[in-house]
Amino acid sequence: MDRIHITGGTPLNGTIPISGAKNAALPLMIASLLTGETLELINVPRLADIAALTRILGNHGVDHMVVGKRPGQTAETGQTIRLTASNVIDTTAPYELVSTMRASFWVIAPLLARFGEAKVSLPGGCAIGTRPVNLLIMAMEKLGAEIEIDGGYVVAKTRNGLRGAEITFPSVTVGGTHVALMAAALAYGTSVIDNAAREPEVVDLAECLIKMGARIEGAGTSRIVVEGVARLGGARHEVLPDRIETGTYAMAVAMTGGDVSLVNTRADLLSSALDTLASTGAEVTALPDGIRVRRNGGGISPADVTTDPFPGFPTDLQAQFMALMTLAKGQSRIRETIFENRFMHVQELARLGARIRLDGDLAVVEGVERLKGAPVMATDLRASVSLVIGALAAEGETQINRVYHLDRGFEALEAKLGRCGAQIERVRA
Ligand SMILES: CC(=O)N[C@H]1[C@@H](OP(=O)(O)OP(=O)(O)OC[C@H]2O[C@@H](n3ccc(=O)[nH]c3=O)[C@H](O)[C@@H]2O)O[C@H](CO)[C@@H](O)[C@@H]1O
Ligand SMILES: C=C(OP(=O)(O)O)C(=O)O
Repeated sequence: MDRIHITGGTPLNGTIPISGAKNAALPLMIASLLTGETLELINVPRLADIAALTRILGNHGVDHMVVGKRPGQTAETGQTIRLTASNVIDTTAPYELVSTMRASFWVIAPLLARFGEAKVSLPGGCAIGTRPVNLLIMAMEKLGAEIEIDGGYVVAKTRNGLRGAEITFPSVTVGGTHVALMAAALAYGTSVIDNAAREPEVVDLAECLIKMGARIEGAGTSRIVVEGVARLGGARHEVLPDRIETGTYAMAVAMTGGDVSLVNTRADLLSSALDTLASTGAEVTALPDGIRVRRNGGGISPADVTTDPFPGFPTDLQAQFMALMTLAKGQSRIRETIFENRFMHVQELARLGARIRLDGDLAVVEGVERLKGAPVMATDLRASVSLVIGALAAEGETQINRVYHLDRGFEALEAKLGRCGAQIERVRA
């Protein structure tokens, strides 16, 4: 298995182009199943999760074509793809394919809405909690689906098509909102999605669905109204920038020091995280096409955060922020409210010399003077990248194992950091 070697202690200086968002590209690709016409997606990141979903869609019979890069992007980043689901041959998504990635479960919604049936394996994904799909099933049942669990598969059917309904989520769910949106778009009549997720990726999906002919109002608020239509058509849509990748590199610069412009991104996608970062002493300024992050000298001030659905502090940046806080001058308290088991990075950061105490959903970080390189290994995507950030600031060499987690979500990580002066290399097994 590949490893990443990092020799830490060098400030980051330069420009990092931010890729299209994995968590927007995945539901957008899945939306291609809603129509027999071509959906062209621009700025799709080259990631293992995108490749995995391409295989799943291919298994359903979706035709996939890569047509080029976004102007200005390098050979290793961003691509334009065309997906055409004119010949769907199979409405089953098998365990071997779905178990590697959670978002793949969402194919159930367009398959059910367009073909009246779907059989999809219960999902896998990052090991950060139990991650049930009860709310996704509830949403489809409200729209009139008959659902049973059989042999590890969710089997969904409709007798006479889906019907508009009121769907009230008892707690915010991003995947639940994506599924409800896609299913309601082709349902007969009006649906109201209450306590909907307000994440930018939900807005991106809604905007693409609208281009495809869907009638949706209120995406980005907690109440979305969908007027079902009989059919959807093709569209061309650019994937929004990856706010988690943006925040990750912003935290890396805040930790190592230096001056980096993050381009092809938007500050408004992560205001809460950037405000927190500024409170730790980093200088964060908006650029016309991104964000500039600087820290030249001066210590890192501690800050407390609690993860929350958007617009709160994202759980997908919690591990990276914890890495930053390990070198803060004082104590910080980080509360994880979204996933019950998302502190797997704590024991690995400890190998680098971090002092972190866990108490239920709270991590108390006592900042230390310095971190020191060590062999580490992470069990999920964002935990892995928190180790990259820690390693960039640590003295000496860190070896990061299980790099496949990073490849799920960070496009051209070594190239992007390497160009800013990081001593980072991939050692191929
Ligand atoms: C591919 C993708 O976009 N993944 C993101 C998505 O995951 P995902 O869509 O899986 O996350 P959800 O927003 O659905 O999960 C939020 C919480 O609701 C719970 N829940 C969810 C569904 C359900 O049926 N029952 C239930 O109890 C989950 O266990 C979790 O505790 O949003 C998460 C929260 O911002 C992010 O961390 C993930 O990176
Ligand atoms: C948790 C994540 O992904 P997934 O929902 O696919 O596990 C993530 O992107 O941080």
